[in-house]
Amino acid sequence: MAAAAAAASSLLHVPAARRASAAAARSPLSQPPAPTPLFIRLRARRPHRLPLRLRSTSPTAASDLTAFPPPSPTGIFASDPHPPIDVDAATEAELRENGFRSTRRTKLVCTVGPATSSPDQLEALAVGGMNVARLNMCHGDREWHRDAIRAVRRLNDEKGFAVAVMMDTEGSEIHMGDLGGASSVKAEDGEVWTFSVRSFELPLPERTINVNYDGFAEDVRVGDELLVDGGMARFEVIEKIGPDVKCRCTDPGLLLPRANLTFWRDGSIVRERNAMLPTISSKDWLDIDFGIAEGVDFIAVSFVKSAEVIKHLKSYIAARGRGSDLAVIAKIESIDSLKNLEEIIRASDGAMVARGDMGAQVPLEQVPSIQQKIVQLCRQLNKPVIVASQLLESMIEYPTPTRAEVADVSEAVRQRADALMLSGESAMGRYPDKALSVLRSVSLRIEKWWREEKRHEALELQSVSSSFSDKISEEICNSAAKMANGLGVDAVFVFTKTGHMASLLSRCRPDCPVFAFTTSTSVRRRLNLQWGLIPFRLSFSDDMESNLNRTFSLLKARGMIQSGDLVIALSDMLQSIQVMNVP
Ligand SMILES: Nc1ncnc2c1ncn2[C@@H]1O[C@H](COP(=O)(O)OP(=O)(O)O)[C@@H](O)[C@H]1O
Ligand SMILES: C=C(OP(=O)(O)O)C(=O)O
Ligand SMILES: [K+]
Ligand SMILES: [Mg+2]
Repeated sequence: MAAAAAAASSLLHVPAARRASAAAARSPLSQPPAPTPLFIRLRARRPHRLPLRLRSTSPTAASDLTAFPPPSPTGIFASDPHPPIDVDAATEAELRENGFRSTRRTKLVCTVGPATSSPDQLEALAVGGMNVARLNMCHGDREWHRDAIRAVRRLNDEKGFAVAVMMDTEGSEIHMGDLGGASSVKAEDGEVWTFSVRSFELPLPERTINVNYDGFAEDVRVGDELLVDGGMARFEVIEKIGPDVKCRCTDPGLLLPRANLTFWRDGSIVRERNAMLPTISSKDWLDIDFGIAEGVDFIAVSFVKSAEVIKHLKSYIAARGRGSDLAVIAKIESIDSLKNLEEIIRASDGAMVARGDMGAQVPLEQVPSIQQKIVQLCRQLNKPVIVASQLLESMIEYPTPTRAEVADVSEAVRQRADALMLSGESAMGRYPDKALSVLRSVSLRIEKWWREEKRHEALELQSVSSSFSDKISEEICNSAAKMANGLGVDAVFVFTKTGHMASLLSRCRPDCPVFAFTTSTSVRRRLNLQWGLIPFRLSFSDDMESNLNRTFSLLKARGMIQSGDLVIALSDMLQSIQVMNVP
């Protein structure tokens, strides 16, 4: 089946002798690179590009939400424990499927939950284009998460995927308990419910909800409004009896386990002592230790209020030796995070527009403009950004999205967010694979439309570099992206040890994909979150000519490029832009 082919494909091995002779025969350059610090070599210029030679799908197939087939990785060679080049099996299949100029640029994050935690279900998501698997520490215990993380790792090791793992902290906002095991309970209009900080024996007394925050009964007042999940159900506080708060249901709705609770007074959200709760709770610190030990790639911090907490977490991670390969993502979902937005994003390695809780804290009609602002700011500051929550909410239950949901996904793609995220759709929905395939096909279609119409908004990018050498890298990337668009090249190749040059290129959102070659598997997984990057693991030297020749022959052997393709090549090691036809 597809999985076996994927494994074979990702482990393709070109014998060393053949590699060497192929490289020698095709070597476009026998001179060592010029020693000047900055130069541009225009190697060959093709006057006009023909449409791509890899098999490409018809536009109608790509726009058909349900008919678009999952990529079927096609591999050939037997396994090798140390393959010379690694690329994610699903990414490679998508490159073949769409042709590489039209391959998907927007990355996809899937929350793994009960509907998707088995090895087969995870594999189906990976084949379907999941770039990052998210684990929400609000739910499930550590054993459960450990099994899920290890299953993703096994999938990567055995089947040639490069799915990154993101751990999302619970945070210390107020939420309900887990309803004594019930999957949901219905609150009807006028019913009186008890919200209590007491712990109860199971089964829970009728119409009783446990609340996780000890100060709850003291903080709320009679007359306050209590919103479950930002308004999925609504109550009015009518009486306080010690630790118990009696509330009358004013908007009936379904209560889900661990649903978020906010309380409102005179039309504003109440920030009392609950505002003093730490962003990272003691349980979160234990989860973070667990995530570090399990080797997760990203930690997403819920309800960030200030840059300090991000800096603190980053130094904690660095002290544990994971500073360079564990990225911290700030979830922007509270009023406090909006007040300190730029500072928070500067301190983080990326951000998430967490629209679920954000929509419970700011008026809903403000969420779209806040989303656009965060997406643009992240691009300015060169940080990857994820748009999250309710993108395809109806697909938790139905096999096809609403037209409004498709428009919402399109808007996030049009804004050129790095990544889109599924939550309940993939964690506990009935159609996780279909939801993922909708994200994939809508991304492809909208990206293509915007390229064809040349409608991308020109975003004037300000300098983000502090040192002079970083500034040179940044200018090189800006120029390379501009040249790539002007010359209509097929791809930009970047050889990058830390991934930084690759992200500077991604930031420019060029018309062609960026093939990012890096020596480390963890950098490769992290680049999976960034717009337009196709990360490869490859060991390379400081000699660009030999790197290029070797890369060309490996990719040609794999059928991923052809003689005559026009590429621009850059590297961390050499401050140059080379434009060349693949020999
Ligand atoms: N690890 C898990 N174990 C059990 N259920 C989960 C898990 N992860 C997610 N879910 C379910 O999927 C729903 C949607 O996920 P998500 O949006 O991440 O959480 P939340 O609803 O708490 O914001 C959750 O409400 C929960 O019902
Ligand atoms: C992504 C979000 O966070 P969580 O699902 O953890 O509440 C959100 O609130 O949109
Ligand atoms: K969370
Ligand atoms: Mg949230």
